[in-house]
Amino acid sequence: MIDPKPTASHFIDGAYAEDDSGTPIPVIYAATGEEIARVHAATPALADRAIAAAKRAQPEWAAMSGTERGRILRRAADMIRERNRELSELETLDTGKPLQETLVADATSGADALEYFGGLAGALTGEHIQLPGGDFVYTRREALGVCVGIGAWNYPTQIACWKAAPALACGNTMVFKPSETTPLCALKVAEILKEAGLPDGVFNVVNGAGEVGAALVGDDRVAKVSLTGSVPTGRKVYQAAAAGMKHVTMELGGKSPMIVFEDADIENAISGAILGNFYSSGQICSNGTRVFVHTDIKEAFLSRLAERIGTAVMGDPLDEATNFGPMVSEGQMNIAMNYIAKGVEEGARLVAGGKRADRGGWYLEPTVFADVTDDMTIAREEIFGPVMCVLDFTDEDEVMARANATEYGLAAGVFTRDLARAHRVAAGFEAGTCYINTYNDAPVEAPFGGVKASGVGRENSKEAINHYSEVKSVYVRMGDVEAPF
Ligand SMILES: NC(=O)c1ccc[n+]([C@@H]2O[C@H](COP(=O)([O-])OP(=O)(O)OC[C@H]3O[C@@H](n4cnc5c(N)ncnc54)[C@H](O)[C@@H]3O)[C@@H](O)[C@H]2O)c1
Repeated sequence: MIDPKPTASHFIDGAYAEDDSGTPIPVIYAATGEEIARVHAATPALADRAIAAAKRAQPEWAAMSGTERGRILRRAADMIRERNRELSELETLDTGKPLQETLVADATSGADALEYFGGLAGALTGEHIQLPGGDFVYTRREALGVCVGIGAWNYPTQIACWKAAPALACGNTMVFKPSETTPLCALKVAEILKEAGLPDGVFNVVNGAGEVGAALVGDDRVAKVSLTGSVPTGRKVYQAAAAGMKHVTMELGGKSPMIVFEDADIENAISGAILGNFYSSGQICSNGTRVFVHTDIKEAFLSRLAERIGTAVMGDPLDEATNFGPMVSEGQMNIAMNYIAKGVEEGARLVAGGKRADRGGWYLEPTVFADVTDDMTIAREEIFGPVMCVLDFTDEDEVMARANATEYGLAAGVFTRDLARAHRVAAGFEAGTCYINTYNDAPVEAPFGGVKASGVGRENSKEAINHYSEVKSVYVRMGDVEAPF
């Protein structure tokens, strides 16, 4: 079993770094409420050192061939896979998510990103554009410089890798700040990248809360900020980045719709609803938390859903039989419990769960509300916990209008056997990441991200390259230059 205590609180310029004068940050294991490690927030001097190291290392890193950069990233991917169990245990201790999940969805997803962008690094090229008279323009795809990555607490290993891999593949360097709730995993990613041969200063990790993040975002040496977090934080970070005209990627919250038509395969639709509401105890940004079910199949859907929820195995997250774990923190559990109370108060019908589980740690039962209406608080606000809202509908046009009537636009899903309808509905969704007859798959090959208040830019896939590089065009004249005088 891995010892969760890190060597030190930060990883700067190729080595662990510590300054005990920073605010202490206890790491609480969500399954027991016990403190399992402690780090210190970065002092301004440490944050400055991290940016200085990234700034110094960037030109040399960008000057290496893409193939060489990619080789290091791919080596790190292999090392992550070899150490998957140890990294998954750490992710479980950091977040409380069941080992059954972390073994397949966290470090391995990070490795996928390093492997994919490592493979692309050598293939990044510009264009040649032929013009009249033999003139031509060529374009160079250039790195942005120092990028700041800021993470949420639900997928600490994955988020660090999803940001670092495309950034580094393009020749940027990065200072990454994990969420203060889960400060451990990104340090391991930094350690592995170093062991894989990454030059010092190319990937740095500084821990701390919002003020450390704000200091990084406001630094003039930073060219780009990529945030995974809530919409309110996104607004602040986007504004601060705009002041310095910095590039941004914003991966923010959602209240995504999932529409289940009367002709859907009900077992598959219920599987999608379970994955989209209860995986990671509901703490996933793209979750389909507004489940619109056609009235013809509503009662069948609800009774089978309740039956299947009854088979969930809630328990010690380190036991691989457990498939439903605690929430990340007491605070997050209380937020979800307040929403459950609001749901009851506003007249929704509780059909499963609704209570804190009778055990230590921050466990909340998988909860389902039926008869939810669009105006209820639980149907409008992101809960970020294991709370599913089931809403009724009868007509496609009506449900599409209701599905899109939200400031969010991260994800959306549809379950139907009618192919034409499936594609029509997917085209009509105001969302960046859509699913037909499935939910929440996020392969590295596919773009991931939101529209409207849910975000700006895309992670993963070739799209991410556009968000971590910029194009310079060079005009070449082959003849004389004509001037008016
Ligand atoms: N779209 C996605 O890919 C995605 C993925 C996971 C989580 N999320 C969203 O994240 C939220 C949950 O995560 P959270 O509670 O950690 O979010 P949060 O917004 O509270 O914090 C996110 C990060 O921002 C930092 N931060 C806070 N204030 C800051 C500031 N002023 N300047 C710079 N950094 C600052 C935090 O320290 C943390 O590291 C949910 O809304 C969820 O939907 C989105």
